[in-house]
Amino acid sequence: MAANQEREQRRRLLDVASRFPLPSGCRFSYGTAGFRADGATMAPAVCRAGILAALRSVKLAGAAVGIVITASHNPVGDNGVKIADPDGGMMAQHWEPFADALANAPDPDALLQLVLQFAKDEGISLGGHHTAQVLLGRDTRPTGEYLLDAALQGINAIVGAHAIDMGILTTPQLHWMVRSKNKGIKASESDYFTQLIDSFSRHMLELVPKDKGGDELAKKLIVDGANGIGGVKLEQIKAELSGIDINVRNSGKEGEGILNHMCGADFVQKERVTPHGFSPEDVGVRCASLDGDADRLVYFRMSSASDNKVDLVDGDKILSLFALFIREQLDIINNNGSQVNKSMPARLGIVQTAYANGASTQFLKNHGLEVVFTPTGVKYLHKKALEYDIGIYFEANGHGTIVFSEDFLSQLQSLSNELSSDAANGSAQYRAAMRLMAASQLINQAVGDALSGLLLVEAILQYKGWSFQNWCELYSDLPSRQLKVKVIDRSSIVTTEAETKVSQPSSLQELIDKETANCAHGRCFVRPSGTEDVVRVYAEASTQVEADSLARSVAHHVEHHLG
Ligand SMILES: CC(=O)N[C@H]1[C@@H](OP(=O)(O)O)O[C@H](CO)[C@@H](O)[C@@H]1O
Ligand SMILES: [Mg+2]
Repeated sequence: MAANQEREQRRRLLDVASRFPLPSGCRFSYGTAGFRADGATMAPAVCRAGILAALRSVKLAGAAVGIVITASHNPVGDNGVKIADPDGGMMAQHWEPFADALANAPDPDALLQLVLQFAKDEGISLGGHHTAQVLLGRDTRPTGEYLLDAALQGINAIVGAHAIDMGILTTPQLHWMVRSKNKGIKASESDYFTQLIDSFSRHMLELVPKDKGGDELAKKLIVDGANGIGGVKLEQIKAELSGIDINVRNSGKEGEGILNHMCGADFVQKERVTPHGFSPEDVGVRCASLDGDADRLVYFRMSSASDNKVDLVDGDKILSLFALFIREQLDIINNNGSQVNKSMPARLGIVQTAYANGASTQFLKNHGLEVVFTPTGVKYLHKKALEYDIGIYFEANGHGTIVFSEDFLSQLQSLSNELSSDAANGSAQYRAAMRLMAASQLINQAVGDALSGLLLVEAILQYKGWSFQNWCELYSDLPSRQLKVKVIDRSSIVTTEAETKVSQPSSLQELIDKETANCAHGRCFVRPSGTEDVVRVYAEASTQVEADSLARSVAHHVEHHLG
């Protein structure tokens, strides 16, 4: 690079680093979901994430990269930052060590040296005639705007980088925008809404058989917006969603409540009780709950007016509904026996983690589906799902989506073109192909998206003519228990086989095996959390008493071994 450009690049980096000194004692780690901490302490990490995102875009020849400022389901005082790669997925994992080093660089000089060295190692030419673009989004947290400014300053510290503030968004909207922009398709918020509304109302619902679709109650849905951005966005589009009557609670409006406090998908899934803002009048109505940045979705129903317990439909059951629907459409296309003898072999893969309830895995396998496991964290699940023609993944907590390969979608497109142009138009085979096309447009293929996931659930329930009860009864969850154990150093536990076995200390696994063997349908594993300073224990058994006791005994062994 020319000497003056090089000087300018160095000056900008030193400048920005001195504007955002790292408070002493701060240590950031780019965990499962980027950097997270108390929002008021996040500016240095967010500024550095800005530098990181701009470097990532330079490295990828100027492709758009995303920054989301959010702490998801965590308390309103927290905030965080994560980076989306050009395909809309999470930042490539091999950049995470650099992300950590950059966030923790102790002073401006160390930061400059780190960037220069990394740029050299990665072959990134700085200060030259490159361009970089970074799209930014943030949730409704009060520290969002202040952190946005820190991110902008970080991006602008890289010569040639261009930042575009997309405003207050759900996390999946920003991922969708990054993906769309790089595909050369329209990527604004109104394009996102149009895609959702059209693929739901015009395409999916049109393909519901005439004798299905349900009555007025079946169309009624109450959504707990966690007082976050998901409720705000849903309010904006709900009037345009025909065939469904949505009532938003905890909508994020001034005075309605605090973000994620006693509400939202994480609260409902963990506590299994009604969120704030619901009353006995809601008993029996189908309800959904989003998390604070609207990338998680669970469903529930208040079981009775006398207590606040709920019947929960978690990510595993949403996954099961999606899997049955997709399988059914593929079967119609391939076994239809229609006069148009077309078939479309497709590899359908279901991806879960060890936290998936064993009953869901059994259910999916009983339906002949291929189920595979990855470690916890959507970056692993998403990557695995991409190996299939159609990959469906969900974490039990409600984060998940469906991904379709380009090749499969183009075959599907040609099949529907062929079928539409002859006597088969209107055939079951044609309609099944069109349903898959509509699903691929409705679902956010960049990342789990509570809004698009919710609309796909609603469309499938109408298609099947199913009530919440029918859906709940697909299978019964095995009783389970999750515990957290505080230990001195959680990293001393090393796991293998998608985190289901402890390889170190090996004596711990022997003890887990022994305890598990004492339980009917017992299953138990432990792993260090990627987001909290704890070891998580998960146990499942045929009764709640046994699951509780298995979890307790194993937690005791963990404490004893690692104290
Ligand atoms: C048991 C559990 O729910 N773990 C969560 C949690 O990860 P841990 O590594 O378990 O702390 O946060 C992740 C990020 O939100 C999410 O992907 C994951 O599912
Ligand atoms: Mg979230």
